Amino acid sequence: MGKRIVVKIGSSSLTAEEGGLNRNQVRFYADEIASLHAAGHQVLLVTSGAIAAGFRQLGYASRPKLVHEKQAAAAVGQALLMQAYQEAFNASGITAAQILLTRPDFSNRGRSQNATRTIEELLKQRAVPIINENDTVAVDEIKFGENDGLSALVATLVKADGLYILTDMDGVYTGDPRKTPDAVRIERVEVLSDELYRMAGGAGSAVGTGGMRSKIEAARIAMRGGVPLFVGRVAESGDLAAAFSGTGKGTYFASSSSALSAKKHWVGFLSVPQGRLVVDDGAEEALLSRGRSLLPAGVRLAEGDFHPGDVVEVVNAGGRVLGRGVTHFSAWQVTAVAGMSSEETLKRLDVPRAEVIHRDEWVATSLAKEASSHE
Ligand SMILES: Nc1ncnc2c1ncn2[C@@H]1O[C@H](COP(=O)(O)OP(=O)(O)O)[C@@H](O)[C@H]1O
Ligand SMILES: N[C@@H](CCC(=O)OP(=O)(O)O)C(=O)O
Repeated sequence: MGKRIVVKIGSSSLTAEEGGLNRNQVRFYADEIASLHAAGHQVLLVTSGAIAAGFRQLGYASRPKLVHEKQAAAAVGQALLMQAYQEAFNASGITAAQILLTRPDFSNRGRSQNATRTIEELLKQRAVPIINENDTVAVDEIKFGENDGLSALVATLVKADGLYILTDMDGVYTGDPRKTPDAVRIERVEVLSDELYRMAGGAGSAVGTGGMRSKIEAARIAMRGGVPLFVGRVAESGDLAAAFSGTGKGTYFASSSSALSAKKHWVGFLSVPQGRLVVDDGAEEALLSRGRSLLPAGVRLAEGDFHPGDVVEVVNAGGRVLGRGVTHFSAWQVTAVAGMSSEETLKRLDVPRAEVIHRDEWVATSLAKEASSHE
C-alpha cells in the first residue's frame, strides 16, 4: 500500500553559497520524488531556499541577516523556487501546489484543520504540496527560521509514515565532520539524549541555518509524534528510494515508543506558551523522574499573564526548559501560593484542586540524560 511521506530539502542542497537557485538540483530532487510518487506513495515536500535563491537578485552580496531584508529576499526567492519546482514536476506530469505556513497555523486548531483539509485534498488529487515558512509575514518570536522543525510539525500533522530530512551531510556524526575529521556516523537512534544533542553542531554552510542541532530538535518532535525519520544525503539517482527502503546514506531515528497522544503533542510542541513557571529541584525531579503533578510547593515564581487552561512553560532555576503543561491556576494565583503546601493553597484560593499542572496535562520536552544507542 502507498505510504505518506514528508521530504525536507535544505537551502544548502538547492543553492550555492553565493546565492541563486541551482535549477539542476531542483530537477534532480523533483525526479527523485516523482519516482516515489509513481510507485503510489503520497509525497509532501518541505523546501527551504527562498532567501538563498532571492538575495542576489535584490542586490545583497551575501545572505542578509536583518529580518526585513530576509523577508524581502524570500519574497523574491519563493516565486523563483516555486517556478523551478512547477517546471520540474510538470516534466513528470505531477502538479505542484504551494503552501506557506507559520507557527500559528499549527497552534490554532481552526487554522491547522484548514491547512490539513487543503493538504488532504491535494494529496487525494495526486498533487505534491510544496511547503515553506511564510517568511514575509512571520515575525521573530514566531519564526521557525529553519525548516527542520516545520517539517516535523507537518509530518505529525498529516500523520506521515516517515520524514526524510535531506541535507549536505550523509547523516548525523559524533561531531561536525567539517571540524572533527575523526567523527563517525551514527547509523540508528532509538532514544534521543543530551549527549547526541551536544554532538550536533550548527550550520555548516553560509546558506544553511539550522545545522544538525535543529535536525535533532526536529527528530524529537517527529519521534514523539510517532513519525520515524531519516536525516541524510540524497545525491545520486535512486538515493531517495534507497532512503525510503531503509538503506539510505544517513541516520535513521526510530519513532518513539513513548509517542504522545494528539492532545499532549499539541501541548508539548504546537501550543504557544502564555507564561513560565520557575520550579525548584524537588519539583524538577517529581516532574521528570517520578511522573508526578506540579504542586505549588515546588513553584518559585510565575512569569507572564496566564489564565487557567493556558499552556505554560516550566523551567528550572538555571533556566533549563523542562517541559510544558496546562495550568489550572492563573498567574496571580500561582504567585500567591508559590512555595506553599497543598493544604495551605486550598485554604487561600478558591480552586478545586491543588495541582498547578496535573501530570495528565504535562509533557516533558527536555532530553533524557542517558546515552543514545548508536553504533
Ligand atoms: N554532528 C554533526 N553531524 C553532521 N553534520 C553536522 C554535525 N554538526 C553540525 N553539522 C553541520 O550541519 C550541516 C547541515 O545543516 P545545514 O547547514 O543547516 O543544512 P540544511 O540547509 O540542509 O538544513 C552540515 O553541513 C554540517 O557541517
Ligand atoms: N524559509 C527559509 C528557510 C531558511 C533556511 O535556510 O532553512 P534550512 O536550509 O532548512 O536550514 C527559506 O526558504 O529561505
